[in-house]
Amino acid sequence: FQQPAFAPRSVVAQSSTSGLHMAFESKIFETQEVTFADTKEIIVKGGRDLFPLLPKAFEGIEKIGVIGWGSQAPAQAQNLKDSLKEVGADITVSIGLREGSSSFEEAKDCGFSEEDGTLGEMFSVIKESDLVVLLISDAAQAKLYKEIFAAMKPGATLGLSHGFLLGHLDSIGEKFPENMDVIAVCPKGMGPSVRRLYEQGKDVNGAGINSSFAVHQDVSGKATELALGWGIALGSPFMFETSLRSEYCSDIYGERGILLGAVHGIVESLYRRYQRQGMSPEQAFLESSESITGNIVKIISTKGIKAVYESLDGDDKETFQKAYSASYKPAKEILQEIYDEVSSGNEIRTVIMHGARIDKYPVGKIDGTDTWKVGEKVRAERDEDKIPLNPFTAGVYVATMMAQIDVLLEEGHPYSEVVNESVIEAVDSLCPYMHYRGVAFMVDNCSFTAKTGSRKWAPRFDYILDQLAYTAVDNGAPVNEQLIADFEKHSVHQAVEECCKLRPAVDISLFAETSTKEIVIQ
Ligand SMILES: NC(=O)C1=CN([C@@H]2O[C@H](COP(=O)(O)OP(=O)(O)OC[C@H]3O[C@@H](n4cnc5c(N)ncnc54)[C@H](OP(=O)(O)O)[C@@H]3O)[C@@H](O)[C@H]2O)C=CC1
Ligand SMILES: CC(=O)[C@](C)(O)C(=O)O
Ligand SMILES: [Mg+2]
Ligand SMILES: [Mg+2]
Repeated sequence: FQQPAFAPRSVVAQSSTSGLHMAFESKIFETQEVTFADTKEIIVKGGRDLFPLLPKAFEGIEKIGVIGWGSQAPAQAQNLKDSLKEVGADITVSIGLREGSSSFEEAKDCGFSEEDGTLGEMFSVIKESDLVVLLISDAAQAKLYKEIFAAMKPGATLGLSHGFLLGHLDSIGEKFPENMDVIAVCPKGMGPSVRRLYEQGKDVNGAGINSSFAVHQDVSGKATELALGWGIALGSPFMFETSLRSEYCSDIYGERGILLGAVHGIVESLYRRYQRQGMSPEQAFLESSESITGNIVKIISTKGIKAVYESLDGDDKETFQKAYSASYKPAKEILQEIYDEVSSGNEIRTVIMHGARIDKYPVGKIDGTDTWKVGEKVRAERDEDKIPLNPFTAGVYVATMMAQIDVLLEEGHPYSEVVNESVIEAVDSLCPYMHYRGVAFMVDNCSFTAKTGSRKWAPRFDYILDQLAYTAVDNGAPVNEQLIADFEKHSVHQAVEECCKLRPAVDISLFAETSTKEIVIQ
C-alpha cells in the first residue's frame, strides 16, 4: 500500500528539539507541559478567568464572520459573542448564510439580525470579516473554496474547525492562498454540547469541549495567539496543538469509529444477539445501548477505561475478557481500513460525491428500526440507578475503543489527539445525546461529513462483530491472554487519567437545571 505523498504514515511532525510534540509558545496565554504516557506535550488550559486576555489575542480583529449555521456555527457564534461581550471587546460577530438559507430564522432567534448588520449573505459577510470562521459543510467548502478565498479581504484570517479542506486541496494539487493566515480550532465534540456546556459553565470558571488547534499558515505572526483566543472564547477546558492533516486523518476516522459508526453497529449487533439468547427486546436494549450510554461511558468519563474492567469480577470479568478477546481484532481490521480510506483521500472524495447526490438522495433515518422504537419505551421507564453494566457489552465496546486508540498511536498521532478523539468526545459529548434521545439524536447533530460516514461504516462493524466476534465466543474461543495483558498495561490509561484531571467539574445536562423544560437540541 503506497502512502500518497501528502499523507506520510506518521502524519504528525515531532519537534526536533525537546522531543515535545509540536511545542508552541504563547506571549499571552500560559502554556503547561503535561506528560501523556511516555511523551510530553504542551497544552493551554482554558477558563473564564482568561477572558480578559481575549482583546489582546484578537488584536486587529474588528469583525468575525461565522459562515454557516449547522451544528458548530450556532454554538461557536454565540460563545464567541458572549465571551467577547463579557470583556467589553469591540468586536462584532456576524453570521453569513447562503441565499435563501432556511437557517436565517434560527440565527435571528439567537439574536443575530440584518438590521444591526450581524446577519447577511455569506459572501458579503466574508468580504467584511477580519476572521472568517468557515462552518459550512465540508462538501460545500470543497465546492466553494475558490469563491470563498477570492471574497476574503487582504489580511483576513481563514479559520477552520476541521482539516477536511486541506485534504481536498492536497488531493487536487491546490493550496491555500499564500498571503493569508490559515488557522483551525477544532472542538472535539458536537456543536450543541459546545454551547450547552458553555452555558452550564457560566457560574463556575467555565465548562466546554476540548479543542485542538492548528496554525497552517502564519503570515501575520499572530496566528497562534488568535487561534488560542478563539478556542478559549469557545470555552475549551484545554487546547492541544495538531496539524490540519493530523486533525482530518483522526477526526474523519474517529467519527466513523467508536464515536458514531462503531457504537451504532455495536448496539445493533448486540441487540439482535441478546434477543437470540432469549432476552426480551426491552432487556436487550437495556443490556446493549443503555449499558453503554448509561453506565459504561460514565465510568470511563470519571475513572478511565480500565475502571470498567476493574469493576468486574469472577464470571463477569471472564465474560468481558472473552468478548474483548474476540472483538478487538475484527474491530481493528475495520478501523485500519477506515484510517487508510481517510489518509489516502478516498473518504474525502466519498464525502464530496455524497454532497453532490444529497438533493436527489437525502440522508435517511437511522432510528426507524425496532432497536430504537424499543429504546424510546425503555427510556420512558428508565431508572438511571438501575442501568446494568453488561460485561459482554463492556468487552465489545472497550475492545473497539482500544483498537481505535491503537490504530491512531501506530499512525503517529499524539496522545492528546488520540484520547480526545477516541475517549473524551465519546463519553463527555456524544454518548450523552444518544442516552438522551437515541442514536439519531447523536449522529444527526454531528456534521454532514460525520453523519454520512457513520451511516456508511456502522453496518460494517455490525457485520464483522456478528460474523467473526460473537461466533468465536459461541464456538468457545479462549481468552486471548496477550490481548488482555496488553490492555491492562496499556500506556493510554495514564494519558486518560491525565485528561480526566483537566475535565471541567460540570457534566453535560440535557435538561435545564433550573426547570424541567427540556432543552430542544436542534
Ligand atoms: N458537527 C460538529 O459538531 C463538528 C463539526 N466540525 C466541522 O465544522 C464545520 C461545520 O460543520 P457543521 O457545523 O456540522 O455543519 P454541517 O456539516 O452540518 O453543514 C451544514 C451547514 O452547511 C451549510 N451549507 C451546506 N451546503 C452549503 C452550500 N452549498 N453553500 C453554503 N452553505 C452550505 C448549511 O447551510 P444552511 O444552514 O443554509 O442549510 C449549514 O449551515 C465542518 O468543517 C465540520 O467538519 C468540527 C467539529 C465538530
Ligand atoms: C462532533 C464531531 O467532532 C464530529 C463527529 O467530528 C463531527 O461532527 O464532524
Ligand atoms: Mg470531531
Ligand atoms: Mg468530524
